[in-house]
Parts: sequence; structure tokens; C-alpha cells
Amino acid sequence: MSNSLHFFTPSNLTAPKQYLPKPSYNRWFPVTSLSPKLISIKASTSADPNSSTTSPQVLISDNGTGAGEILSFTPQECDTPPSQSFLSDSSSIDVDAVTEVELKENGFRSTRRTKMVCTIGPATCGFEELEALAVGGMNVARINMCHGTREWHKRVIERVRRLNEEKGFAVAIMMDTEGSEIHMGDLGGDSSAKAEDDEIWTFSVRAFDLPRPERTINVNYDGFAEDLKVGDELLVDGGMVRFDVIEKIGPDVKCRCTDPGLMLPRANLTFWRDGSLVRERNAMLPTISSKVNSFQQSILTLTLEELQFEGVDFIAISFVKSAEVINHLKSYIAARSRDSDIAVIAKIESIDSLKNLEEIIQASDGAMVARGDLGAQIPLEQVPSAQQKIVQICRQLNKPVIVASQLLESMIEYPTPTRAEVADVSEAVRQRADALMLSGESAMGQYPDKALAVLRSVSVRIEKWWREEKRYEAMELPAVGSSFSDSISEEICSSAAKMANNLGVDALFVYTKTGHMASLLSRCRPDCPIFAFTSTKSVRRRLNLQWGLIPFRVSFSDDMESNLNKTFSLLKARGMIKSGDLVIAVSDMLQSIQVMNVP
Ligand SMILES: Nc1ncnc2c1ncn2[C@@H]1O[C@H](COP(=O)(O)OP(=O)(O)OP(=O)(O)O)[C@@H](O)[C@H]1O
Ligand SMILES: CC(=O)C(=O)O
Ligand SMILES: [K+]
Ligand SMILES: [Mg+2]
Repeated sequence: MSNSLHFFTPSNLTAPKQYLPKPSYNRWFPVTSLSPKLISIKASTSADPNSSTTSPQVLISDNGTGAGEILSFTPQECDTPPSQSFLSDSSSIDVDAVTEVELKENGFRSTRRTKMVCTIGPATCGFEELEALAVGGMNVARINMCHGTREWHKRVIERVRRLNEEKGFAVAIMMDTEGSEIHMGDLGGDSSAKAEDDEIWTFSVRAFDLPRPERTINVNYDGFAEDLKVGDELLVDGGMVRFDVIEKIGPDVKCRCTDPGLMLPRANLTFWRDGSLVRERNAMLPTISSKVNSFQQSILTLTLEELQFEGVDFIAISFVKSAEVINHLKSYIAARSRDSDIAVIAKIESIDSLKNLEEIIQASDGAMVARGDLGAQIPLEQVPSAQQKIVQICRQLNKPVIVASQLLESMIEYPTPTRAEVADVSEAVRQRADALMLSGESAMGQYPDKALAVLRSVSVRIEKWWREEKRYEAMELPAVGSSFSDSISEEICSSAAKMANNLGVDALFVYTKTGHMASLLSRCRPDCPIFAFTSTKSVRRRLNLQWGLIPFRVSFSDDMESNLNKTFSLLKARGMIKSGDLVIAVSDMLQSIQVMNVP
């Protein structure tokens, strides 16, 4: 069947938006005037072979409501009271307050596709600071268990949840486990310690009395002195400061500083011998592996016991070595919690994780390119290609991927990024990573909101450029499912995404119970945003990490016709779509692709 399709599309929907990085979303005053442009395209559609009930519909619209329309909103409109936005009854729809504003303001096309993760620390743990980040577009709040106390972690989790409840956000929570293999102690309360050239420092597993004696550093690993050799090189934080090992006296290791610098509490330590990183496989350090494994295991158990019922959406596992750890943890989660469904993110930050990359990613629910520690384990010049490879494998295996560490490092201290940092962020966006992460920039930097605004504006700009250039990278997307029904879903999603691009539709709609169908669409990285409708809050929060997905919580049935009618009217009532918008809908209940204009 072939139809001639006419519809209006506002020509300036993709105009870059100037955000006002204000701490409250109801202070934005966006007014977008839409000038229409008639376009005419030929839509060639074929009936879905897998569905006996539904064949694709293409409706002709002569609707021109976009013409000269002024989209605006009042502060009251977006300041939805909790009673309205969080009624989980069948007649309501939940969407992120920031997304709602963005959609109304800019239209579908220019919503941000790349998601943003912010590490929460002293600079951002207050309710108002968290709200400012949420307003700025934070999709996931990361809490690094290496820092702060359990009490502090719990307080932050509570605040994020309260923010979601009270202000209509859907910020997901990621716990990042303590996993640095060997690291320094907390410096007895000092914020840093400065090592100068040629100074002799003592590193020891001994606990020192307070105040910390001069030029001493406590180390977390019992076998430290045994495993090091005189002549080894000791690197703090991947080489920010360097020492040569000159003498061992019992548990104490004396080192001479060769590259001076500032050492931060709990900084990561690595040692190098004859130009190679010393690690357990070298047989020189037989104990590290087992120690770290049991250490990590106990931390994980603690983490889960303490946090699993408190609304953690993701748990990021540091220094993953093999798929085994992930499988173990996943079965632990499955056995322990029936309702709460915590996604497990593998942090790729060691040589071993690079070696077992595919099996680790396959076993996980997502991965993080943890460039901080990775850059301490492999030569720095190999980090970019490792990043590209990890991003690519994640996409092929349909797992979300986060690019992390030092994206905007200079913004810890300065209000503007370096050109090189902007180029780095652009490259991650161009690689179509699902998410970008701020670490120190948001945890303890001076300009957390500005750093987030930079991530946001660079993402939106690069995504737009990419769409305008029509640069589709030719990536093979192999089958990921094992059953025939999985294959059908994958085919439907890739066809729907292709149709969406060819037809220039305004949005893809996906009705999904588990989120799987939504992730299959996201994987295709279509030109238009993907509205993902799901009935549970936890699935909605988890979808927040995936490229291009705008998750909504709404109850729906197996009847697609009524689902569509219901969501159309709910979204229209909220001013988020309008008559004439062209939409492609898929669902995991019904194997079909529907193309239609919003009535
Ligand atoms: N909860 C916190 N409390 C205090 N400082 C924090 C906290 N979280 C992060 N930071 C600070 O921000 C910096 C960067 O955070 P990040 O989470 O990247 O930690 P990291 O020490 O580099 O470890 P990792 O390799 O796990 O990321 C930390 O080194 C620390 O100084
Ligand atoms: C994020 C992290 O753990 C790293 O970059 O090392
Ligand atoms: K960590
Ligand atoms: Mg790390």
C-alpha cells in the first residue's frame, strides 16, 4: 500500500534552546513560536506479517494547528502538585516535570537524547541542590560508596525519593560500590596531602594515631608490604603522584616521591614493575584477587541488605573481573527481593574487565566506561579506543552504557570547560553513548549546575547536528534474543525506527511492561524521541538511563486501541502532543506497528 502523506511540521522545532540554569524549573519562561512548513512525502508501508489483527495505518492529515501557535506555560502549570502527578489511578499519567517543560517548550524533535548521571557529594547533597540538578536534567543520581558514611548515603537516597514524590521528577538512584582494589586511607580527616619532589613517604597498613604523622599514608590492603618490591613504582590516582619504592621495614613501605602532587583521601593505588602494571595474574600478587573478591562480596551484601528496599534502581559494581561476579549478584538480588528490581551495571575499569568484556556486558544490565581507574590500568592513549569499543559492544548487546570520569574535570574549579573537554563530551555523544556522567564536577566541584548545563547543551547541539547531517553510522545490530518471539520484537523495533526516520515522524510510542521493547527501540537510535509507556514506577526510573527514551508511567491494558486513545487524550490534556502529530506505535502485547496522526 502506498499513500501520499501531507502534514505540517513546524520548521523551527529543532532550534537550540537557551536554558536558564536557574534553581527552579518554574522560573523558565519559554515561548516558542512555531511556523509551519508543508511537507509532502510518500509513505510506503507494508502489512505486518506477524499480526493478523492490525495492519499499519497511515492517516492523511490536513491539520495545521501548529501554524503560528504559541506554546507557553505558566508556572502553575508545571508546578504540578503531588496529588495530581502521583495518583497511580488508571486515569493519570506520570512524566518527569523537566521533560514535560522541555516538550512543551521545544517540541519533540529537540528533546535531549543523551542521559545524564550526576555523582552526589558534599556540593550537591542538600535538598535544594538536588532539586537544582533535577531541574537541570539529571536523570540518575549516583552515590559513590567509597565516600561518605552509610548514614549519609541513606539521607541522600531519602532526599532524592522525596524530590521525586514532591516535585514530580523521576530521578533514578545508582549506588556505586566500594571497589578500588588498593587505596589510601582517609588521611585522618585532612582534605588532601601534598607530596613534594624527593620527599620520603611511608605507606603502611598500620593504623596511625591522630593527628596523622607527617608523610605517612595508611593503606587498606594487608598484603601491601609483602607484595611490593624495592624498585617498584607506586602510582597514586593513576599517576597524579608517583613514588619509587626504596625500602621495606615490616609493614611499612618507604617511598621516594618522583612526581609531586596532591593526594586526595582514599585515592587509588597501583604499582608498576618493569613497565607493567602489577596485578594478580603476574603471580607476584597472589593474594590480591581473593582479598578483593571477598572484600567486594561483603560490601555488596551489606549494600544490598541495607539498601535494596529503599528504592535503589541501579547498582554499579566496581572493578568487575568476570561475568561470575555479576551473575552471583543478580541471583542474589533475584532471590532477595521479589518486587524491587535492581539493575546491575558493570564498571569497566580494569585490564581483566577488558579481557572478558563481552561476557561481562552480556551478564550485566548495563556498563560504565570508568575512565578514571581504567586510565590507571592501561596506557592513557588506549582509553579512547577502549571507550569506543565498550560503547559499541553495549549497543550491540542492547545494554545501556555510561561514559564516566573527567568529562568536565576543569569545571571542578572553573565555571567554563576547556575546549578539549567539550570535544570529549561531543565525542561521547557522537558515539551515541546512552549516558554521560559527572563525578567530582557535581560531587565536590564549585559549579555543579553549570557543569550539568554544559553536558546538556553540548548533547543537544551534537545530537541536532548529527540528525541534520543525516549521519547514520552503519552499525550491525545482531539478534540479541534467543526465541522466535524475541526476534519478532527486534524486527518490529528496527523496522519501526527505520520507518520513523523515513517518514520523519514526531515520536515513537512504545507500550512496554518490562521495558525491553523500549530498549530495543532505543538501541536503534532513531531520529525522533521515544515515548515509553510503562505501568510501574521502577521500570520508568530504569528507562531513564537509556538513550532517547522519555519514560511515562501510565496504566494500560492489552487493547492497543484503547491504550492509544487514552494516552493521546492524557497527553493532549497536558499539552504535550497535539492533533496532527505523526506517531508510530509498538507494544510488547501486540506484535504490530501502527502509524497514525494524533486525532
Ligand atoms: N560522598 C562523597 N563525599 C565526599 N566527597 C565525595 C563524595 N563522592 C565523591 N566525592 C569526591 O568527588 C571525587 C570524585 O568522585 P568519584 O565518585 O569519581 O570518586 P573516585 O574517588 O574517583 O572513585 P571511583 O573510581 O569509584 O569513581 C572523589 O574523589 C571525592 O573527592
Ligand atoms: C567512575 C569510576 O569509578 C572511575 O572512573 O574509575
Ligand atoms: K566506587
Ligand atoms: Mg573507579
